[in-house]
Amino acid sequence: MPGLITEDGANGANGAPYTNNYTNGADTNGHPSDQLNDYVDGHANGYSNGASNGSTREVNHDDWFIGSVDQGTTSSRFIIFNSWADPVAMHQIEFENLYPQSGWHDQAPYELLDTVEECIEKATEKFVALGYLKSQIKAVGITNQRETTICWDKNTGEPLCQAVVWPDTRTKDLVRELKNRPGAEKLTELCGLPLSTYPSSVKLMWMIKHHGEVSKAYEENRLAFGTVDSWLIYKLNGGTERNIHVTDTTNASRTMFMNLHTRQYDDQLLNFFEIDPTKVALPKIVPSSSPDAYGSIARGTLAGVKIGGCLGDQSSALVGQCGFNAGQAKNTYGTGCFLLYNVGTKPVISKYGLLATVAYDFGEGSEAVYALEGSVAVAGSGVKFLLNNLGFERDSHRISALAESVEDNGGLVFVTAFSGLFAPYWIDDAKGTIFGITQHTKRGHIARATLEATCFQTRAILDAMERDSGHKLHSLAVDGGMSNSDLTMQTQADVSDIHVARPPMRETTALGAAIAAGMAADGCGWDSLEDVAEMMRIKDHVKIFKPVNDKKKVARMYANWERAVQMSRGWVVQEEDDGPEHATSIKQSQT
Ligand SMILES: Nc1ncnc2c1ncn2[C@@H]1O[C@H](COP(=O)(O)OP(=O)(O)O)[C@@H](O)[C@H]1O
Ligand SMILES: O=P(O)(O)OC[C@H](O)CO
Repeated sequence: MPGLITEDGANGANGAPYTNNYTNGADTNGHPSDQLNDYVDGHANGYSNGASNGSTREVNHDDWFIGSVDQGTTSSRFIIFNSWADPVAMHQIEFENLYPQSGWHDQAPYELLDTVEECIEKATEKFVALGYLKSQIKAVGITNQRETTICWDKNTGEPLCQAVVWPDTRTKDLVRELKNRPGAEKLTELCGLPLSTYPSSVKLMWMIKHHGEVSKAYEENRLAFGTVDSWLIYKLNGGTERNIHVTDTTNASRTMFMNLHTRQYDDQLLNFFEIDPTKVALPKIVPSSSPDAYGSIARGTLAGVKIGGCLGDQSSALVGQCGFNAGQAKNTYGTGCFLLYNVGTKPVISKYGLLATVAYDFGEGSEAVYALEGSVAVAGSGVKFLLNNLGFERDSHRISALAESVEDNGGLVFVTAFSGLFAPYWIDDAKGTIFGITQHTKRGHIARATLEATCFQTRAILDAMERDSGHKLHSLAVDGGMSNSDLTMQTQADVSDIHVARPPMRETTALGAAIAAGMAADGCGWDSLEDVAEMMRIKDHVKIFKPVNDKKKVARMYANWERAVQMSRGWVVQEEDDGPEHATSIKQSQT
């Protein structure tokens, strides 16, 4: 068969490593996607795409592959992995995030689906162009931004309003009211999450109360609720035709409707949030890897291919990093930043502001594994804010270069509390605040302070994790778009006094879902997590960032950060934001 896959990249045919795999990656403002640059960087860092080191490989039609949909907050992508967990073809599309009012964050449900379907088509075309056969793709996995809430009509399969995205804070007054209700104090023990604007429960409750079409569908028993995984799986299966309405345990653990111990919906939780399950169809909770629960792709180039696995994106990254043992942790720097620490097969309820969540649950024959999680609402979205709102630069990687153009933060601290502050602070009355501006302040200082904000929050999470678990982490596996910034990773190592380990292949989120799907598919060698871990052990080229900074300087910087956090409290007052209380309609976003 035609074509050789070279170690230089996926693309021996034109000799341009990876670039052909990223041809359409365009930012919303028309610039080449960051990921194009990121991936080429990753390659230059020593990542090799082949099955073994230093050789060329012939296309072999006995090889098997797994596809993975990664539907993130900033972009959708589809990556096809070979049996060595190396990506061989990929397509990524950035889509529009909508901010119709201060504190509101919407996405169009069909844009999420359409970009996913287009990525599947284009990546598969690239795969076939390399000489492979579509039939070599044995299964597809799904991973997704979590908590984002979608309502649709179960009779028609049509969305009823825009998706309310996870960092949205329109529910803050509702949350304040709920905190005073009897039973509020028991919620975290039951479901692992603190009551805040973050989970799906308050988003759904708000949509039922304030969006006419959702309320009407609820009263008429036509309402279907889902997070992004459920919406995509339902639609990829053809919607009402097969009516596959499911979610995996990891995604369900982010709704506040699921009991963390039984991993099923809990009436106490549903009652607390006034959700009557006879009026709204909730997705069935199924294991993250399953040969039959997720159906198959109904149309398009991969019609008939089984969907074998599904994981919320942060769980997926933990699996992709092979964090299978209690005590292992990973931190993913995407739109937000999420540190997951594997605590084993019993959930640990945090006393210090972290979340308890399902790490992964591979169903029959294996126990569910839990994690402590530290969630930071703003990471890469702070970088995007500098690009899109302040016009600092054109591409994310340039923000890192801009930050490097100054020696330090020049006395600036940027509390990037665009959605209040999440873990471990849970401050809902803060908004983004920059302290320390003088005539000396340059754009470089603001860029640097933006990157540092994520590192400081990660440090606060690591401190909380140490207190909850009694163990100090010495090494942190990282991934996600913002982990491409060497400056950020070095700052993280310095600020947290920890070794930061960055793998050359940073598509670990997509890889996790591919592993879940591969384990459910016939004819694949990934039969167990041990097999996968063994295969990954032989890979190398992890880049380690070691702490080098002067400890006194770090202590001063961190003390300033903590002072700034305290000073950012209380900006939001109840009467503020008395804007119109209705979710954005689909029509509004189409005009
Ligand atoms: N070199 C870089 N320096 C800083 N931020 C970056 C860099 N490359 C990408 N990012 C940021 O990473 C985010 C995208 O990361 P990704 O993991 O794809 O996110 P998501 O899964 O949330 O869609 C964007 O917000 C982007 O601004
Ligand atoms: O889009 P990401 O990668 O920042 O992930 C979003 C999280 O799943 C939200 O909980």
